[in-house]
This record gives sequence, C-alpha cells and structure tokens, in this order.
Amino acid sequence: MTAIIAPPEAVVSARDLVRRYGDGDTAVHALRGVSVDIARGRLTAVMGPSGSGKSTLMHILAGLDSPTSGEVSVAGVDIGGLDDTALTQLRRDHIGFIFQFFNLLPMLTAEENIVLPLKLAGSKPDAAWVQRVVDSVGLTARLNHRPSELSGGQQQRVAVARALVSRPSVMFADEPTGNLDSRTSGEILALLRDAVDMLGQTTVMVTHDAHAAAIADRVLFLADGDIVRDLGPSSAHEILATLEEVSGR
Ligand SMILES: Nc1ncnc2c1ncn2[C@@H]1O[C@H](COP(=O)(O)OP(=O)(O)OP(=O)(O)O)[C@@H](O)[C@H]1O
Repeated sequence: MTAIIAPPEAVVSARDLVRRYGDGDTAVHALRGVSVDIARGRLTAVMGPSGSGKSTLMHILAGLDSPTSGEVSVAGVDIGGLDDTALTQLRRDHIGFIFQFFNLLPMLTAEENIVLPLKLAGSKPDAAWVQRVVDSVGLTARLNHRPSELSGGQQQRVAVARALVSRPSVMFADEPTGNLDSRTSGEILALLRDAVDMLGQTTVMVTHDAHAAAIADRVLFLADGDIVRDLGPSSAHEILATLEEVSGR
C-alpha cells in the first residue's frame, strides 16, 4: 500500500475513498472516490442531503469502518495497515466522539463519565486539565449528577467534556445538536467553537443544520458519495443555498 503524502497541517487525510455496500446490480456506492485533508485547529462541517455519504465518510475517517478502497491517515498513521487492537488504541489515543444521543453511561455521574476515557486508557487524569475542561463546558455545579438528572443540553456538555478530556488529535461530532432545541443547540455550538478557538481542538462535525455549519471554518458538501463543494466560513443563508443547489443535482 502506498503511504499518504499528507500536508503537514493535516490531522486526518483521506485519498480516493470508495465505500460500496453489497455487490452487483444492488450495490450502493456510499463514497465514490473522496479525497480530503482535515487541517489542525480548525472546525470542519460536513453537510449534504440524506444518503449522500456523510456518516459513511465520518465513520471511515474515524476508523470505525473500512473503505472498500482508498487510504486514511490519522495523526500521521496509515490506519489501513492496523489490526483491530492497534486501531482501537489509535481511536482511544487520538479520536474523540460526540453523538446525537449523548451516549453517556447512565449509572455513572457526570464526572465519572467525563474521566472514563482516561481511566479506560489507564492514564491518570490531569486534575488541572479536567478542571479546565469542566469549567469551559460550564458543568462545575453538576459533576455529581447522573445523566437522568441532567437536561439534554447538560448531557451534551458532559459528552463534549468527555471528548475533550483526552486531548484527542481530532474530535468527530455526529449531529451534535440533532436532539436539542435551538437555544440549547446554540450553547453547544458556542462550546464547540470555543474548544477550537481556546484549546485548538481540531473538530469535524456532520450536521443537517445550516446554523450549526455556519460556525465552521470550512464546510464540505457531499452529494451522491462525492465532495461537490468546499466552502470557507459561510453564513447559514449561503449554506442553505448551497445545500439546495447540491441536492438538486
Ligand atoms: N450498512 C449499510 N448497508 C447498505 N447500505 C448502506 C449502509 N449504510 C449506509 N448505506 C447507504 O449508503 C448511502 C450513504 O449513507 P450515509 O448514512 O453515509 O448517508 P448520510 O449522508 O449520512 O445520510 P443521513 O443524512 O440520512 O444520515 C445511502 O444510500 C445508504 O442507504
């Protein structure tokens, strides 16, 4: 396999990603040859119509799924050559996740959920860093609550803190505001933006929401398994217009 020649500022690089589900006449081409570099310290949004390949791309970039062909490197490591153990370790050491439905463990307190990735990795939490992350997401007064005692927005704050606490090379957010009302969405988006600006946290966010994508430094548009537009910072209005344009292709 050829190693990816990635630009030095890229944390994640993909070359010629193809993902096909099934074979023959019924095969679905979820990705048709996507190449992309995700720059360090930036917030990249991924948009596109339903079924355009956003989740497939994110899962492959995050090492949760393998491409049919093509290469991915994360933090300088070509992940195609890794066995399951090495891949699990790479995800633990380099990747943070935020999901639409929070995915917190119900029997653990907010604080226990936040430090769980560090515990699983066998590393001792750096108390000052944990405190900084907890402060930055505004959870100090809620640390001893369990998820069922927290609002949706507070649960997502816990999930953001959990993703940030291990200082991942890249944080992937899959529809992070998809289950929140618009005010709470705004708070979570501000938090994600702060994580990029204050902590330098490289972030990739898949979203259907043009207001969410409007906080990004870059907005990628997928249509039918290809990146068809690649915009810099854009208003929600511009993003919606582009989405309509690519949806009509
Ligand atoms: N496990 C699977 N088996 C077969 N086809 C799949 C599978 N997962 C995804 N697909 C197909 O691949 C294509 C891309 O799906 P994907 O979930 O990546 O799109 P998406 O842009 O994330 O969609 P949405 O916005 O609705 O979440 C779709 O046609 C989908 O039906």
